[in-house]
Amino acid sequence: MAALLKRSASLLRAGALQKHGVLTKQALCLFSTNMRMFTNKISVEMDGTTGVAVLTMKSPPVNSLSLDFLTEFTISLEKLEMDKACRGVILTSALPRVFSAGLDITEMCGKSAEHYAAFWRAVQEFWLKLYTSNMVTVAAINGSCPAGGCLMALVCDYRVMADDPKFSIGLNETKLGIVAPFWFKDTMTNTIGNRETEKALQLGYMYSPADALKVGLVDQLASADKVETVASTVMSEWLAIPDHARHLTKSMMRKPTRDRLVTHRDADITSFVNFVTKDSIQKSLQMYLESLKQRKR
Ligand SMILES: CC/C=C\C/C=C\C/C=C\CCC/C=C/C(=O)SCCNC(=O)CCNC(=O)[C@H](O)C(C)(C)COP(=O)(O)OP(=O)(O)OC[C@H]1O[C@@H](n2cnc3c(N)ncnc32)[C@H](O)[C@@H]1OP(=O)(O)O
Repeated sequence: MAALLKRSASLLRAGALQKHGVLTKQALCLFSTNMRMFTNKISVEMDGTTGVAVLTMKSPPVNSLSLDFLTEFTISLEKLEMDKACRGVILTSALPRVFSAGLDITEMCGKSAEHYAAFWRAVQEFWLKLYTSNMVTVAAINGSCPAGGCLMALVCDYRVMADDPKFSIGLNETKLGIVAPFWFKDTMTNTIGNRETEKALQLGYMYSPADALKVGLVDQLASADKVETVASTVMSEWLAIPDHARHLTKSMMRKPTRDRLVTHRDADITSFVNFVTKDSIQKSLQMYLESLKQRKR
């Protein structure tokens, strides 16, 4: 600690950590310590020197986004958001081969309407918090990433994906007999454009890493063992920009999409509940879950 304070003091004297006579957030980071947070499904490690947190999903077998997972994720993100020392977060997975399998299908099967409404509100909250985060968000996609997993990556500021043809990424909802809601669609359109999204969504297309790079669904590929290192390098480039200017720009870009969901939030929940409670949709989801289980046999 003494060494850290000494280093900060000498940097301050040299003016390296001041802008217009005001301490930068970077300077304040030097005074903060490393921080670790663990929940059942998520671990967060914050490096007080760089101001970068790594949020690792660790919910076997596939990091599916259950109600519990979404709640833990959103709380962890809120804590980082409130920590003035934290300027960026890298999302990654502790599981081999899977980043996230998307929404937990068991949350959408055989439950009450009240449960579906609570689940969908949690999905919306998760999207809103991540989409509007003040922090720089980088997805280090070290495995497959269908549907809600892809959505999570898409709301980040930058995506680095493992260059392994066994992995794939996309919004595959139609393949389950369900429909990506308008804000999933908006998020994808904002990233890869209208025509590519129209094809991708109708076909429930899962892109290989190389194809995902080609259409701009991910920003960069890296060998599987380097994904997090590359994500850290990208993060430092983004953190070289003054926070307030970067963040105001991000808000300006994202506000219309965010506002659309906020305005229609309750209607969107009603629409989800009406949709998912249909017998035909329940049947499709049950069959899909069963097919996942059968694949192993
Ligand atoms: C006009 C509009 C009108 C209305 C619209 C209104 C509202 C919209 C309505 C609905 C919108 C819903 C949006 C949904 C979004 C989603 O995210 S749905 C989830 C989609 N996810 C998937 O399709 C992924 C399926 N999984 C896989 O492909 C693979 O599991 C994997 C590639 C991720 C990993 O492969 P493996 O490592 O080989 O693992 P296994 O396949 O053996 O799986 C292990 C284990 O996990 C279970 N599982 C897998 N995925 C899920 C999941 N998403 N949810 C729950 N459980 C999952 C799988 O069954 C295995 O279970 P066991 O056999 O071990 O019991």
